Amino acid sequence: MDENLRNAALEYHRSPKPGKMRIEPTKRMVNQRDLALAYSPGVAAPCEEIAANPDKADDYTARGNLVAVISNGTAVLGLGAIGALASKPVMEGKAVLFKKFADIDVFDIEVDTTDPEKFVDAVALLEPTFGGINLEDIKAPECFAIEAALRERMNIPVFHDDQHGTAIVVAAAVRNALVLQGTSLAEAKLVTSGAGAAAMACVDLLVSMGLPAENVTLTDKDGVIHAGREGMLPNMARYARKTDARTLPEVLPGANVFLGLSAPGVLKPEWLPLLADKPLIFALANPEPEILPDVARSARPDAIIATGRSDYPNQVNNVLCFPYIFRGALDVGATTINEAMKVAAAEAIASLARLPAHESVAQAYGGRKLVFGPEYVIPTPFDPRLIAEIAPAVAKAAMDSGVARRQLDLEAYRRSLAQQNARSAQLMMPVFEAARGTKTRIAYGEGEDERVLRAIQDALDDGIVRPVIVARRRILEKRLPGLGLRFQLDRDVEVIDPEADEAIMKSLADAYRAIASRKGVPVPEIVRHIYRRPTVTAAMLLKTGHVEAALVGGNSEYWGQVKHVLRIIDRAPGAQRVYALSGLILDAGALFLTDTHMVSEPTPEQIAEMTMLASQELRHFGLQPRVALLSHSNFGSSHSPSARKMRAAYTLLQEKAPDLAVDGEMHADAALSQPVRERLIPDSRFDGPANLLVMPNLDAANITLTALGASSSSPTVGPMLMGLSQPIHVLPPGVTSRTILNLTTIAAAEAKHR
Ligand SMILES: NC(=O)C1=CN([C@@H]2O[C@H](COP(=O)(O)OP(=O)(O)OC[C@H]3O[C@@H](n4cnc5c(N)ncnc54)[C@H](OP(=O)(O)O)[C@@H]3O)[C@@H](O)[C@H]2O)C=CC1
Ligand SMILES: CC(=O)C(=O)O
Ligand SMILES: [Mg+2]
Repeated sequence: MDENLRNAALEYHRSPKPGKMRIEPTKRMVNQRDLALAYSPGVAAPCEEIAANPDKADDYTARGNLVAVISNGTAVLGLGAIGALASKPVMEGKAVLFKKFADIDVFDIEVDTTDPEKFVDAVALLEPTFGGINLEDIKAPECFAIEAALRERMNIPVFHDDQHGTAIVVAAAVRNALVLQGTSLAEAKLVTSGAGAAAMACVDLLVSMGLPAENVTLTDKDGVIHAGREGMLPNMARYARKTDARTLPEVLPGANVFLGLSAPGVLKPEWLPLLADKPLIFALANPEPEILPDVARSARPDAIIATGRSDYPNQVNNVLCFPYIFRGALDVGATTINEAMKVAAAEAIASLARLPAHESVAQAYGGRKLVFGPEYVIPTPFDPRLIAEIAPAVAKAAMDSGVARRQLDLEAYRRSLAQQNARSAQLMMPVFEAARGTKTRIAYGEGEDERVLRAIQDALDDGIVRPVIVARRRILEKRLPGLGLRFQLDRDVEVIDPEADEAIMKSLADAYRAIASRKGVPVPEIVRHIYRRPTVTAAMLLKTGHVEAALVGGNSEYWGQVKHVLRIIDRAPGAQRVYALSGLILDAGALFLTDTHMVSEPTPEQIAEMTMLASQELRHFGLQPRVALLSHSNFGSSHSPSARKMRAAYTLLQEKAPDLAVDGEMHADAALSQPVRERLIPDSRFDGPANLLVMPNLDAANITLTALGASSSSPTVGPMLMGLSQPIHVLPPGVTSRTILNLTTIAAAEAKHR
């Protein structure tokens, strides 16, 4: 590790608070009643229920979602036996990964003993606390006996991650890489460096999947594991070769797969020519691999190379497995993790790598093109689809093999996991349900944009859209193959090519001329607009009824695109202006703001109008609007013009929407905190925090949106245009594929509602 990374890692762990995690309550604890419920006397009620029926622990405690990551510090990564205390950063790290990738809560537990029996006793006694046990970084051979004893004694899943998590991921990657290299598992020859916890489990799983045991040669610190070697464990004896070879280079000739799960630098570049054609070089020791990828690549350009690290392609690491295998196991209340569940996980991981990579993954990996091939044999850890692919496969295997205490509707389960993996998805769920299967015809102005194309693939998968893209075919033909998307042009996606589709372009131009010539667009500009401004083309496709909704912009300045839209698409009947609503998904929940993009100094009437339109949008998200009219003034404390404006809007809203839970004018803290609000007025018109903040002007709304977005890195929804007669939205520059998918879904739901 270079000095910069080392210093950065130390700083990361030290500040702002030491370590990587903390515990947070999930229940309110602000007054005497909360205390009486959470603790004595109320807490006696769930205690008595659980005493009468132990299964109730899943209903009344966090146990069902709580896993122990437990180590004795005897084989910490490739750092060796550095002890229980020094292993704590790794165990905290695993805890964070469980939480981040699968929302599983973890206590990390470091047990200070190298005595397997004491260790087993300590862990077995913890069964009442946990829904599952993840054993970590315990060295071979003790790990085998420890795991076996705990599986025997405990009635919850016990899983030694370094053995089985690693084996599952390695099996998936080896299988995919062999396909690419044109070798089958049945004919592959594999040599290991390492015959410890990870290596033995990998070899056993690959053999159970079709690798002949006689094609495996194990090596460890003492060289080749050969027939007759002293001190061999029974699980190694199965692979002990009758051979005179004693060192790693002696057994490398003709090997298709090198599998390193041992120590840094043990594979020398000068040995690499010994390997078979098109080999797999999996150097998986952490943090330093058996050989560095660049070195291996120079010696063997025909190899597929993998490491355990995130800074090289093909990260083969058990993080791809443990969060999700536990998610599936916990959700069906599995009593164990069995072979069927492991094979199901391996197959799900292998299949996912063959699908086109998710756009958010491409972003996390610096825009690298991730298409199934030698540099992408396995999904990346930031792939948000992992949870929805692996956990249901594991849950199904548990149910089919009879170890599940609960049966799940697997399709509904898969959908709920897919939706949980993006926080915005939870908010989007009702809109998504409204749009799914509608196959709405939506025009996309920027049809050559990679983010648009990826969003279209996702929307097609859920039957949301029949897309019509404005794009030049010659560009698409160059760009699409590199993206690995599954849709086909003309079959799944209609293309309007301004350079080639003369008939439709001419009819759009004629229709546009009739509109634009009366809206101040100089005649010479009209033809240029329709052919050169994809926003105009897409808006005209909507105007002329070729599509039911449109999304435009995304690559240029927002208001420039809005100007084109407003020229073409009429306001809704009776609407005074067009407004924008934007949502943020904060930890505390969804928060919407208006008007974030359109009217700089709205009048009281316009504020009332935007409030009613925005409230209607919130209802489409399944939310009951709780609306705060914001100001520098609190309920009459100031008489400045802007405070009076918000008070006037409040009065209008009481007349026009008497049932709307709206209050104001008030400060933002009063809007977001009921106790603060109650100190100011006893009879607020809504309870809890507001979920719609109506701002006195554009500056306030837009600044609040961008400040909150930047400081919380919250996903955003919108901006959604309100007050138009047809569904059309303008994408801001920098928009992500996820936001385009969300706006696609919103536009499809709007088209259905009209
Ligand atoms: N990428 C991933 O997801 C994972 C990677 N790993 C990595 O694999 C390695 C082993 O972990 P694990 O199996 O848990 O540990 P173990 O202690 O159980 O096994 C280590 C194995 O490596 C062998 N070994 C150690 N040094 C050398 C050497 N210089 N030359 C050849 N063999 C050697 C040991 O041989 P002996 O018994 O003779 O000492 C033993 O067989 C670690 O680097 C770890 O980080 C582990 C799990 C997951
Ligand atoms: C990844 C992991 O678990 C290890 O290297 O030990
Ligand atoms: Mg480990």
